Formats: sequence, structure tokens, C-alpha cells
Amino acid sequence: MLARPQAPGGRLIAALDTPRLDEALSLADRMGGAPAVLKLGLELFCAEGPAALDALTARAPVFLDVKLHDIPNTVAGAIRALCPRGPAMVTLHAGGGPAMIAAAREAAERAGATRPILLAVTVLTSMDAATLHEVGVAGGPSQQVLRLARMALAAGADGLVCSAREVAMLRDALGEDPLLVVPGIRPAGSDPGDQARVATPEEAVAAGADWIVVGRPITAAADPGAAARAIVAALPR
Ligand SMILES: O=c1ccn([C@@H]2O[C@H](COP(=O)(O)O)[C@@H](O)[C@H]2O)c(=O)[nH]1
Repeated sequence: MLARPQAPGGRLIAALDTPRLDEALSLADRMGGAPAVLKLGLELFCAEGPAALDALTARAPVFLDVKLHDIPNTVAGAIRALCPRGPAMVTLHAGGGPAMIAAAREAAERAGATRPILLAVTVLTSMDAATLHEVGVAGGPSQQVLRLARMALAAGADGLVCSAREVAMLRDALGEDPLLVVPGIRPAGSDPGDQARVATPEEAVAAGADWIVVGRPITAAADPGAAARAIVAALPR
């Protein structure tokens, strides 16, 4: 299993959100080793399929962010299909519930010591309290993140995806054990786009994030390599 990062250089996950594998590989080349982990998300996975996973795992550990959310039997089958391809981390929606998460964990365990880290996505970083209300969730994001986090970890998730705004609260409530992976990261002055719960890379790591996920602030930069290196250089040690 991928080790928890100990130094700033290990904390950056770059999101390669493009529909083309050649572009994703070129981005990875331009960033060199600045991101320790490459994120393969829904856009590239839907466009290029498992070949994208194979090509990226040949270069670096891959965070496969496919946010599985289905009945337990189907999610277990998806995990069994993915494991031989060697993703370092795989996401599933905490909202799928404890039986789905437990089935995913059981399926992953069969891959042995090289099994992927299973991360439960709590409340998407694009959602604020008003959006949560629209989907029928009372209370703010923090309450819902904590409720889903406790359930997901008890069911077998290794860690959580949350926004930087919940990291300190989760560390207080749950301790140092759960891995916390944090998207919605925006270096000071950059465009939030569709993200609602944002923070800078430095704020996220200072609060206790293990990994930060950064997409457009790197991929849309004129020099993605320089953007990635600047983010790592600014992280607290
Ligand atoms: O709650 C979540 C879960 C996953 N993501 C993913 O992270 C990246 C963020 O990209 P940016 O361009 O830096 O906004 C993207 O691939 C999302 O699918 C998230 O943003 N929030």
C-alpha cells in the first residue's frame, strides 16, 4: 500500500483532467516528479478506459478517482476488476453506505499487500450548505462530513476525501489515523471555478491533510511544471 507522505514533495496529487491520454502523459512529463501521485478521474477514465490506468501506473502511483457508488455486489466486482491494474488509491462515495464500503474492502483485501487505499468521498468540495439543503441534507457540510466519515471508517475505508475546511475538525474527532485527501485547493488569488469549499495548499497541509489534489491551477497554467513545483515549495514541512 502507498505510504503516508512524510515530506512536502510527497503530498501533491495532480489531477489530469483531460479527455486525451496523450495530453495527460504530456502533462505528467512536463511536471516531472513534482506531483508524487497522478490523479486519473472520470473524464479521462470514461474517454480512454483502463488503458489510461495502465499507462499512468507505469509512471507514478495513481489515484483513481472514479467515485464508485452502486450496490455492494457491483462495487465489489469493480474493485476486483481494478486491483490487478495496480491503482494506489480508489475512491467510492461514502453515501453508498456501510455495506457497499465493507464489500469494497473485502474485495480489495484479496489483492493482498498491494491492495489500493480505499477513500470514501464525504461531501463534494463543489457543494456548500445551500446545495446540501437542496439534496435533502439538514445541517452544514461539517456535520455531514463527520457523520459520513465515522460511518465510512467503521465500515472499512482507509481514509476520506473532504475539503480543507473540515480537516482540523476531523483530526480532532478522529485522530491521526485516517488518511485525509483534500481537493478544492486553490493557491492564493486563483479562480475557484466550480469549487465551493476551497483553501490554499498551505492551509490544507497545516490543518492536517495528508495529500492535496490540484487540477486546473496546474493544468491550466502556462507552465504546469513550474506551477506544480511552486505549490510543493510553499508547503509547510
Ligand atoms: O470532493 C471532491 C472530490 C474530488 N474532486 C476532484 O478533484 C479534482 C479537483 O480539480 P480542480 O481543477 O483543482 O478543481 C477534480 O478532478 C475533481 O474531480 C473534487 O474536486 N472534489
